[in-house]
Amino acid sequence: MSFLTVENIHHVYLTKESATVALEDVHLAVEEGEFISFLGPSGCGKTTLLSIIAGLIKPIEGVVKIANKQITKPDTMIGYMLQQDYLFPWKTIDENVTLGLKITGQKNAQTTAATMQMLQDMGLDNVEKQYPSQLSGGMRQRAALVRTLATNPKILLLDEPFSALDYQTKLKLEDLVVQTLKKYKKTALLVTHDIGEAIAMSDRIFVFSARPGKVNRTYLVPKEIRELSPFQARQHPLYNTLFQQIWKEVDQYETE
Ligand SMILES: Nc1ncnc2c1ncn2[C@@H]1O[C@H](COP(=O)(O)OP(=O)(O)OP(=O)(O)O)[C@@H](O)[C@H]1O
Repeated sequence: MSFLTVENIHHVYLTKESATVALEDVHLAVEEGEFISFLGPSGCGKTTLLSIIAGLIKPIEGVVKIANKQITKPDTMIGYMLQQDYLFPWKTIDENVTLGLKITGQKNAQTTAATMQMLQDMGLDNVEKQYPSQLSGGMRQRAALVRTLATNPKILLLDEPFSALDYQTKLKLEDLVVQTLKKYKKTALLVTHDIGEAIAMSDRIFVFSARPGKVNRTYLVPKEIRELSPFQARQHPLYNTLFQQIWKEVDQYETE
């Protein structure tokens, strides 16, 4: 049995005026410790699927299981990180990153020390008493990552967490995220529009067809690329070959 299984997911958004079929017959399986990216045309249902896996949306049909447990509501096994950092502006960085521990009743000397160690690993120990407005966008996203990891989730759901950052900050953060998730042996699902980012960070890439979305094709990122950091991966010749293949496929859906 895989660590995460998504079986036969169908989802329709109903409004007074319309019914939008967002996902149809989605199946996937992810192993523990894998880094998976979701790529696909705008509106194909990637965020909807992530929200269903997070237990935030109940699908019309289908089942999500993580570590053999059916997900029907948010669960401490799952960490969610979005494009916006959602740090509380009136709390300092150390208060922000330990907030989840407090809310879930896990805050003690040991978990606080582990979280402070993560802040240090991310180069944020010198700003722990500062407020989010005093930090750059990249620093705020690093703090959001620490906050997400602090409660020790088994799986991280990352919805375009780098898309608002400038190119250089984004590449540095990609490296840091991959290193950190490997260190803590986390499973991760990343929604992105950036094919390069998906290749450079992932073990496998699921490409979705246009709405109603379903996983149309899975690409295994070659070992030669996976052994490199996301920054170095972009220099490898196999990176370009895979980029061209995926580009053609995604482009075909974008223009349909
Ligand atoms: N709350 C909602 N009510 C009605 N329709 C919705 C709602 N949320 C999403 N949709 C529709 O469902 C479809 C899938 O949306 P979703 O945001 O999951 O796609 P996406 O692949 O993540 O898009 P993008 O890449 O542009 O972020 C879209 O057509 C969207 O307009």
